[in-house]
Amino acid sequence: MASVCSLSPLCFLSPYAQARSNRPRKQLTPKNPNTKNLNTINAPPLSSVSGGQATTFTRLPPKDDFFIPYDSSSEIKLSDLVVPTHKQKKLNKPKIEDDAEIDSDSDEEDSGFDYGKFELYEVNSDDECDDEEYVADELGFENEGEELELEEDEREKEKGVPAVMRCFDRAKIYVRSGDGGNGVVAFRREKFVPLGGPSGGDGGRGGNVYLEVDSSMNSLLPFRNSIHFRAGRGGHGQGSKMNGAKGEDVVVKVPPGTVVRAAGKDGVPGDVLMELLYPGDRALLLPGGRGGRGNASFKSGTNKVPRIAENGEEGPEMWLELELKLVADIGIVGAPNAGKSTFLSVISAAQPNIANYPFTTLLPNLGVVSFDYDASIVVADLPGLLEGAHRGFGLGHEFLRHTERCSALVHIVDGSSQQPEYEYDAVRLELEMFSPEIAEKPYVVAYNKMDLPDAYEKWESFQKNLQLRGIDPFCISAINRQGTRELITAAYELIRQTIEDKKDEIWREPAHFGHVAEMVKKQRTAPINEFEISHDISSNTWHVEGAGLQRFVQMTNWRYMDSDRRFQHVLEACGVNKSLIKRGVKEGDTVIIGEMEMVWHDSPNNSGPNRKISTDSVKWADWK
Ligand SMILES: Nc1nc2c(ncn2[C@@H]2O[C@H](COP(=O)(O)OP(=O)(O)OP(=O)(O)O)[C@@H](O)[C@H]2O)c(=O)[nH]1
Ligand SMILES: [Mg+2]
Repeated sequence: MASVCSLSPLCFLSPYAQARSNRPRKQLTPKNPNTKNLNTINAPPLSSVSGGQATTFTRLPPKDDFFIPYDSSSEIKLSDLVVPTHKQKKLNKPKIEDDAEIDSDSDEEDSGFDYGKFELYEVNSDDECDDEEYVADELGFENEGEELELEEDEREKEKGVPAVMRCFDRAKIYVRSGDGGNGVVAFRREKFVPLGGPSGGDGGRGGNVYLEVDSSMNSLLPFRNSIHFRAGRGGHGQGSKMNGAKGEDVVVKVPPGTVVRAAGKDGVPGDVLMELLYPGDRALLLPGGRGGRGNASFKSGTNKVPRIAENGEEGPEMWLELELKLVADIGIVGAPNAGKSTFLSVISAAQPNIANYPFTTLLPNLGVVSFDYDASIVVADLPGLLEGAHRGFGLGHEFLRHTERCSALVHIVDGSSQQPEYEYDAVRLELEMFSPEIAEKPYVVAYNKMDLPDAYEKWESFQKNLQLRGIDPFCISAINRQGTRELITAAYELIRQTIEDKKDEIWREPAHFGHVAEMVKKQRTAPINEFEISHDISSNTWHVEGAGLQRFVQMTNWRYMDSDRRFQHVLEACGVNKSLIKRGVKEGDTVIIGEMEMVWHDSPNNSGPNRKISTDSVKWADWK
């Protein structure tokens, strides 16, 4: 009895792969004229994914435009700082008296701010359709249907988040390694060299797909514009035993801290394939297909004139989901406009945007801080946190998960705000609500803007308040660089041991990224005699499935004479014919192996087991 064992399908078979497997099959003996239709089935379009449109987005208006007068009787909420939207502004307009309206208009002109471009920041937009379309477009989903299946709360989260931020730390890309080049049939013909023999060269190997960490990148934004990465195909073999050239490799550059997943389905995230954390990390993801052998490679003692050559092996493909989690040692958190970016700019060479209004920072900034004693740490400045951030309100939530890898936090409090203690508590609460793990990280508190009289006056009460809770806050003036050195040194002290441990870890255990490529190679070497047969009684169709067999079918080049003979021989040798007969295959039944559809014929000369799969309809090349 033929060996029958279950084979696991390629775990990363993508929709595109499925589309390819639906291609019209080679039909050797059409059962009836109608079966020709099989050849005219159009494969679905390779992909409907577009890289997304570039989006114009502008800064928020100066803080003065939406300044809320301080009412000492009521508590101030951080969320009060939420910027009025274009629509809200419009709605408010009729209530404003004429003079005021003229003033506000002129303010708008003066500030040069175009509120028309500001719609992206709307949190409660009614314009659902636009938003959905926009999200589908920018996220680069394969089709809109897939995006529309997003959970309702997912959609809520996406609202009001500019596209540039949505794409900053997540991307979906398609990678495909190169197909191998085809081998050729050629014979040496040379004066004075009679019977030169076969000289067809092998095809070249397809290009590989690599993933590599590029330390100069700090976001996944480049994947907004290009999401398809295909390695080059191997060159075809040529006469005179010339082998084809190797296909060009493709190196996909990702920022440090990128988590790579196989693309998920139906909202279920795929498996994590690897984490590329440090500059220099490089992974061979998909090895290129093997080149097909030319007829020179088939020469043997019994067949000195082989008229056979193989197709190149198809390169594997997959969709990947990339997620960026910054690799920073210290994360700077705080309310909007607290001076986080200013602090980063004075302790490192980073030059983040700094301005006197909330949400100047829309994407995290990284800076490297060097200490005298030959040590350096990476510090991340995150967008400001608002009350309700843990529910996705504001911008900071999008980036809070970047603090997961930080060893410590620096919490900056705006001393000039109306209630610094309240601001401090609200941000702490947000951190706790978002993730208890983040809240448990060691942190230092810095009371900023001490140079301002407002802040200076409130410092003592703030300090006392925190000291009562066992926290000793620092006071700094980031803009004047006062107290900043002490602050970052204190933060460094918190994590010194962790950093040193981490360095040792990297030194001891070089990461191993080759497992995906190994899995691909393992599937390629699947034995040809491991297959599974299923029977569809209604259509009298037999499906023979096995990775080794399918690969063999794909690499068989039917243009050459000896291919059919070899194919039949392999089917006999690996037990396919025997198994089919045992299962009761009948004259005229359809047999499908890989992409090949055939018709079973009982041989007229022999009865019993001497049957074969006919390939009568193949048109052979004319050989002289
Ligand atoms: N007077 C004074 N102003 C400061 C100080 N630090 C920052 N600022 C000002 O505060 C404003 C906000 O500073 P940013 O560094 O952009 O604040 P941020 O916390 O990064 O703000 P977002 O990125 O919007 O969350 C800017 O106008 C700074 O010049 C300080 O120590 N003293
Ligand atoms: Mg900032």
